[in-house]
Amino acid sequence: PHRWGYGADDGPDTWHEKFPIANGPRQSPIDIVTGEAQYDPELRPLILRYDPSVSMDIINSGHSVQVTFADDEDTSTLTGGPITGTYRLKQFHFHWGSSDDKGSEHTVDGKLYPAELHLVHWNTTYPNFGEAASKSDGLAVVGVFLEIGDENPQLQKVLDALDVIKAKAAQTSFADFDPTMLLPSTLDYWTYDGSLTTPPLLESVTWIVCKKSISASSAQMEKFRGLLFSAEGEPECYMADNYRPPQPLKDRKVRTSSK
Ligand SMILES: C[C@H](CNC(=O)c1ccc(S(N)(=O)=O)cc1)Cn1ccc2ccccc21
Ligand SMILES: [Zn+2]
Repeated sequence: PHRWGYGADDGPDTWHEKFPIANGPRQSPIDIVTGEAQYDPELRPLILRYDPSVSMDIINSGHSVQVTFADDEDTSTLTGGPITGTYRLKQFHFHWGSSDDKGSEHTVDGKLYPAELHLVHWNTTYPNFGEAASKSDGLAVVGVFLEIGDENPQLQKVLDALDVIKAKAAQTSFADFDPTMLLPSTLDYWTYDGSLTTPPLLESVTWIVCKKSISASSAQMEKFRGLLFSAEGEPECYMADNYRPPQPLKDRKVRTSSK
């Protein structure tokens, strides 16, 4: 299994050694240059229908904190937006910084946000996530920026679970969580063809980045930083700066759902 991370000797600048697609034509994240995003009247509103009953557990993956969903039926789905067909929610997770001035993967006109939420969906024309993950239209990830502001009570439910999953591979049940509560009030978005932002960096993601952000207090951001990259019994390494920097846009256009 490929060991990768965000440190000096296993971080984003080294990933191309084991994952040459790191220098591919549709890598993510990117810097979104708002003045160059093209309004596309054919883009439809995002339809996110999430059912809290299928949230399962919360895991310290060693790279992020992830909430997983049962995805054997169309209970939590993404439709509309730039995609055709139905995509099923599999998990959501976050990327954040060691301080509030960085942490997001996508940037907007060069601005970094303190964190970014990713809601990961797979195209149900394929039998499962693993199959979809290798297809050019297999995945759709909705990205939501976190900005420092009022305490976010919905986010707090996720943060309250972190104490028991401090180390890598720790997990605990996390039922009845409705990710709708983590979405911004309006779902205007930018969209472009990209990739997973972590190895294996598969170029199978339709990215849908929300223009509006959600809030988190500085104290809440600090809670993310109490997690560990390291497993039980290993030297403690705090989880922060788990973000890949923006990649070359190459021959791609960013479209926007609103003028
Ligand atoms: C690719 C998969 C591991 N990676 C991801 O699932 C993933 C998802 C989203 C992002 S991001 N940051 O771009 O939103 C990055 C990585 C491994 N894997 C391969 C087959 C497979 C089957 C079931 C579960 C996991 C499986
Ligand atoms: Zn992510």
